[in-house]
Amino acid sequence: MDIGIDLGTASILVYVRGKGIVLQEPSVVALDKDTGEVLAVGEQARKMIGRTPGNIVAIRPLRAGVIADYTVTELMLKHFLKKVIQRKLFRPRVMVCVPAVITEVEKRAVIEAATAAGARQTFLIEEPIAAAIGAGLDISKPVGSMVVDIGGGTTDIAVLSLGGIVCGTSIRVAGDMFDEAIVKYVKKEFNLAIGERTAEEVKISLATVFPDADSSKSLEIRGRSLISGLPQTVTITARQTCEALQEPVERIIEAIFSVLEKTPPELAADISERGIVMTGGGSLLNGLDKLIAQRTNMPVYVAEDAVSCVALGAGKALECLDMLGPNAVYKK
Ligand SMILES: Nc1ncnc2c1ncn2[C@@H]1O[C@H](COP(=O)(O)OP(=O)(O)OP(=O)(O)O)[C@@H](O)[C@H]1O
Repeated sequence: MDIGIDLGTASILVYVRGKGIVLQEPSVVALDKDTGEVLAVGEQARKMIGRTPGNIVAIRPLRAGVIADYTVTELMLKHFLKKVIQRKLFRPRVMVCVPAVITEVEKRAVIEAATAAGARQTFLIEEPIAAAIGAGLDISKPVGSMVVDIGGGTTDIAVLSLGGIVCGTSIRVAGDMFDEAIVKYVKKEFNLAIGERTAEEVKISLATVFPDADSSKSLEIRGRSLISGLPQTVTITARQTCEALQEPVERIIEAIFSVLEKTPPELAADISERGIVMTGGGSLLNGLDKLIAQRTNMPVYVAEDAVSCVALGAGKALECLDMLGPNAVYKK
């Protein structure tokens, strides 16, 4: 049994070889502040965010692409792994995809949590490598591929060849920042305060960053008027969301250019021919692929299973460990 885990800022996904994605839950843990006891994990804990009495806290232990609270991360990982492994005769090998910025102590905490939950062997893999494998790219050859993985907290951009990362960058601009940009825009434009969940809904069901014939579509949103303090409904159009999202989207495009500038010429030629592959939930933002293609003048593809790519790739990496470069995988 081989298991791949995407330990993400927004959600945690578990892939089991032969079964596919068996678990997808928000990375949230609810704790009793006084006793430290875990009260709920995942979806159940997410529902408690912003709605807990004084002694209960709902925590997102991974924030902005880093492990903000590694004790809670450890508890959460253990909880989900136990759920998947339960009563199995054979202890699995586990590959965990961790945030780009992670310390040695955190690496050990993740490995220990997986071992305590029943893993026979635990490995850690870098996000862009797992994303590329999950997207079906053959990164073992001396040919350049470019992956742009836009998650909740971070965007990881990397050029890969011969099973490793040749150059890349990680910026803290991704899905969460898109939501924040919509919150700010609505506040400025309509004097309306909306929550992050409403902003996310606007982003997923209406927003576009490449206006076309559909941009006159609109959506009614509810919030609290900053003038009267009372609930109020306003209508936002897709064209307005494009304006709202301009700043974070430009930062992602700038980061892509900065990596392309560092890319050795031979690999750059491969990428311009093979194109850029986008993965992660953030890559589903309407029009983002078209905008990046227009700006870079290169073909851009969104991976088939953009959201589950990383977990899938982490699991598959266990099948091709010998094809990965020396620094691609970390093992205690
Ligand atoms: N259809 C969609 N359109 C736009 N954004 C989307 C869509 N579906 C999901 N998202 C966004 O994708 C983000 C989550 O992506 P993903 O699950 O890949 O992140 P993660 O792996 O948990 O985060 P990270 O890689 O930063 O640790 C959220 O911000 C979510 O709002």
